[in-house]
Amino acid sequence: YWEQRGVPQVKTNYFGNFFLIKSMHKMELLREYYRTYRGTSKLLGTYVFTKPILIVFDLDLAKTMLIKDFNKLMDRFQRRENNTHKFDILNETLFRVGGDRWGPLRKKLTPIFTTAKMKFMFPTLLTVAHQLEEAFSTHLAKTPRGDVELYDWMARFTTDVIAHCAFGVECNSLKDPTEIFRRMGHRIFHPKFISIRLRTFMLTYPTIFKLLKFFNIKEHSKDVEDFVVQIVRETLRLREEQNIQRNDLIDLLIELKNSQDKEGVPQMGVEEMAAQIFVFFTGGFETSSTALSCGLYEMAKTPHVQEKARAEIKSVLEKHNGELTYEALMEMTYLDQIITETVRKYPPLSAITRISTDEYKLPGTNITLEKGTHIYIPMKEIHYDPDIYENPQEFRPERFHPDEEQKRHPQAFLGFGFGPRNCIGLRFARMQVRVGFVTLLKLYRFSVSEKTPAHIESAKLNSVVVPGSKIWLKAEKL
Ligand code: HEM
Repeated sequence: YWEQRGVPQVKTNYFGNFFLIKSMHKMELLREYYRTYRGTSKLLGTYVFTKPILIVFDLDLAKTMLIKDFNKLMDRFQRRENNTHKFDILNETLFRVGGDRWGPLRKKLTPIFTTAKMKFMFPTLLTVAHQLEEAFSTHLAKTPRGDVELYDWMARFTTDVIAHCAFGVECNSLKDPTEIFRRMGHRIFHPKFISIRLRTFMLTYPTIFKLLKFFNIKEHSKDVEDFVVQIVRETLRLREEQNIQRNDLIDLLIELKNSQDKEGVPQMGVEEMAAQIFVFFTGGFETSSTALSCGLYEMAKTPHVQEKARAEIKSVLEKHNGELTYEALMEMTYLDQIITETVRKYPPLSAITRISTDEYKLPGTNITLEKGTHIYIPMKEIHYDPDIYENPQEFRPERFHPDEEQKRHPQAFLGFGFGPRNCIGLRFARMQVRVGFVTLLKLYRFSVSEKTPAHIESAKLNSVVVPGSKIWLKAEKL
């Protein structure tokens, strides 16, 4: 297929890399191809099962595809065909919807994530930060050696943040780790019931997947979806009956539900609203808890970075009379460089994916991609390319000082995606991760112990890249 189109290709047998795929993210394939072909070609064609896929190595080409020619490459792999018979919560999320439906939905949701709305939600976030402070201190009082498993702690923190902000529910999984939101979140991100190859198959052939649904094969078990819809309905009922208003995402969605477009149609129905809450939950907690726990892990291994971060927190808080305000948080720019460096080393996806929504002629070539071609931009390999990031294994947040960033290609960092379909929750994510760092670093020093892993391996079966093992650190009260 690729040879006929003049694209260099990796020849495979009929099963097209079937036996080489070892994780949901195809990380191992992308690594091998990037390292072998990056120097010699801008692109590479290969196959997943019998489906041709294109891997883009060249950053200028990636930039054109993600930004300038976006209108021909709007969808990503997880796109599903619209099921007209039955509402399927997963298919209606912003992450999944494709074609003509994505643009209007993104336009409706974008105002929810402005700076003004972040400020509005900041007090809710601080409430959870205080709960983290209390629960962490109680735990350490009972743990004289100071051993803490950070991955679980941070997942509980971000679960509570998103449950407060997106569902309007005051859950406290920090106090009670068996809390229902934490259990549901764990089930979404640690699925046990479907093999890597079957899930890869579902993503590669969505039309056949639709048929498989006939045999009741689902990505998430039904109770996860029912749980989300039920909570949203219940919250809506309570808020409308008791006229409650709070500073959170669900209030902003209720505004959309109660407003009408030019034709007098409500901007959003209850189920569509539930779908967006679902994606804020799934997109919001695991990505940010990975950034928090991996960031603290890296800082435990680089004490000078940790001290520099703490010094920044201390001096900014002093300037603001010891109070963590939104403005004070925004002044902590070194913390933001730490977040970017962490996401560079631990991106949530191995690649940014797109599907051509039309025929697409690759600029500067005679190659025309057919409509429906699957494209990978191998983010993780770009982030670890020694020609772009000198000594890529080293954790050095100063790489993201504005002066240093300017020297690099703008697409050298793809951790939140790029272009019109980038991460809509970027501001929220950076805000909650910064608050998590401030809460812990101002009170505790983190260091490695004999239980700390030498490297963090990724879990293989999850839909986003998350640590596959526990992250033990030693915490010492300052
Ligand atoms: C450290 C935290 C996070 C990271 C690293 C991250 C990263 C990403 C990436 C790489 C994408 C794909 C972008 C592309 O294809 O160009 C994405 C999309 C998305 N993210 Fe995030 N994300 C984070 C947190 C969040 C949060 C907190 C939310 C919501 C509250 C969120 C909601 C979404 C949604 C809805 C999309 C799909 C956007 C669309 O298709 O229009 N993310 N994110």
